[in-house]
Amino acid sequence: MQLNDKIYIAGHRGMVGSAIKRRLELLGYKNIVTRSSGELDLRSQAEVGNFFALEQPDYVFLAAAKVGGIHANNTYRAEFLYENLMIEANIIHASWKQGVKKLMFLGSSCIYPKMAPQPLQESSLLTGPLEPTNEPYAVAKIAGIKLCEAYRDQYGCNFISVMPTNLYGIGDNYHPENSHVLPALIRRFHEAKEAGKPSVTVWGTGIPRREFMFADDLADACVYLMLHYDEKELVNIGTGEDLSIRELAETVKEVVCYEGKLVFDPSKPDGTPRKLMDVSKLHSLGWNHSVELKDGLVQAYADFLRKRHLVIS
Ligand SMILES: NC(=O)C1=CN([C@@H]2O[C@H](COP(=O)(O)OP(=O)(O)OC[C@H]3O[C@@H](n4cnc5c(N)ncnc54)[C@H](OP(=O)(O)O)[C@@H]3O)[C@@H](O)[C@H]2O)C=CC1
Ligand SMILES: C[C@H]1O[C@H](OP(=O)(O)OP(=O)(O)OC[C@H]2O[C@@H](n3cnc4c(=O)[nH]c(N)nc43)[C@H](O)[C@@H]2O)[C@@H](O)[C@@H](O)C1=O
Repeated sequence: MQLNDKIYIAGHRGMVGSAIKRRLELLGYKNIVTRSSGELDLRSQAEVGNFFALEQPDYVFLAAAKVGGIHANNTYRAEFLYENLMIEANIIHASWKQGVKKLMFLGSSCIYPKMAPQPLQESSLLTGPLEPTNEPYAVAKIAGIKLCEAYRDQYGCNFISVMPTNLYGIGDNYHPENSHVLPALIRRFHEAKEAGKPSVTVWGTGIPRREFMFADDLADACVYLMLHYDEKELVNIGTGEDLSIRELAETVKEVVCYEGKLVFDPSKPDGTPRKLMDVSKLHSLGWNHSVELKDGLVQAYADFLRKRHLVIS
């Protein structure tokens, strides 16, 4: 990937896409193509086909998707399956048709079976039943992986798939119900502190374990793999470190300086008991994360404070 090559970032206004754009710009890439969902609806095969024929990008980062936390995944099951299938199929097919040199597809750790051995190895794909709350999203993401593999097998396309762990960072979604746990807790603790509330409710039992990666670290890994990895097999992207939701809540509470209590609501779903990535392949390829959770949380909270008039509606 040369500095003047044309690079299309699908989803450049999202948390991950914007981090990839920042990283590429920092490295000196000068020919980045973007479209918002208002300008180009990636669910439309015709619009995507016309866009690729017009722009003819050399490289594609596929970071556009319908994204959300456990509640959104479980509630908007049809949209999570349909929209993600359409977005991936349209972009991957158009990339083949227009001769894109290389494409990176972003999946998710939720593609692995609910009870797969921990840490999650790339070889666990399709070895057992999925977590029911995010099965539609996971099925769409698995279809994306299989599309990349099929276009590679049949047409020799250099399409690679990476599986990020749970992410957080600059430009996260702070919706009270539809967001992921980490931004949800930043907002809830902050609002409880402002309102002087004596307790904050955390969904589920607090027992599930999750791994969290700062989105700018993920972006660095994506650009690194775009430059250095050309194989068919997936690559997990994570830190290799996890903690319980209770421990996460205690850490967010400390960063936000909230002094009340935690209350758990077991009527809300826990989801997968544990999602810890095996990152030995990523490490063997020469990449390691650099932002630790506490430091990333401080940056994320600062970003929330800067933008809260925009994110809180
Ligand atoms: N966040 C996380 O914890 C994780 C995310 N991932 C994956 O990383 C990728 C990016 O996620 P993230 O940045 O968090 O998500 P965001 O919701 O922040 O961003 C998603 C982007 O996709 C774009 N998009 C959605 N639907 C359409 C559409 N129909 N047409 C055009 N653009 C569309 C949006 O564009 P616009 O802003 O213009 O509307 C938005 O900028 C996804 O593939 C996700 O599955 C993987 C693991 C964990
Ligand atoms: C990235 C990943 O994101 C989703 O899966 P998930 O890992 O379960 O993500 P989550 O962040 O929403 O929850 C993590 C844990 O945290 C608990 N939890 C506590 N309190 C809140 C809370 O206030 N909000 C949320 N969302 N969860 C909470 C919650 O009950 C659960 O035990 C997938 O659907 C899938 O889309 C996917 O790929």
